[in-house]
Amino acid sequence: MEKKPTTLFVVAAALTNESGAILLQKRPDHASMGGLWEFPGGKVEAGETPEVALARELFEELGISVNLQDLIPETFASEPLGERHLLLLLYRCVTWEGTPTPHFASEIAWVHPNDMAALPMPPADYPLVERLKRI
Ligand SMILES: Nc1nc2c([nH]c(=O)n2[C@@H]2O[C@H](COP(=O)(O)OP(=O)(O)OP(=O)(O)O)[C@@H](O)[C@H]2O)c(=O)[nH]1
Repeated sequence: MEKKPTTLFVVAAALTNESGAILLQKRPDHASMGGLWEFPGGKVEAGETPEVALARELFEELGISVNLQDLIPETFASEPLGERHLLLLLYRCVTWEGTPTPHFASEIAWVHPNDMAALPMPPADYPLVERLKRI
């Protein structure tokens, strides 16, 4: 019988500063996909809208507060991820309260989309970066 993958709903943010650089965080070495650079975010939990999930993740991961209306849909990725299928919604955000501080990531960095090719990222992120470069 054909296998039917479960879709994993993930939301992530392209937090963008005045220079057009975007915040990336490095996954801890012991985590799945350890050492890869990614957009902050995570899985949408039951009972959450994508925007509520992203605001929660940004507070948990970076200690920043965002208003839901400041999360602007930008692009998405739809890719196989192991036995599952990843649907990653990427939002643009230029306004937040607080200074991003890594609570789980081993490092954070502000990176221009043109410079992201030099960093190892999860496979689903490369098409996202290509689109960010064109915007
Ligand atoms: N936040 C984030 N996750 C990404 C990106 N690209 C990508 O493939 N993912 C994948 O989407 C999933 C995000 O969920 P997560 O960050 O809560 O996953 P996790 O494994 O760290 O948490 P867990 O302990 O709940 O399993 C992971 O499988 C992660 O590898 C990205 O740019 N940002």
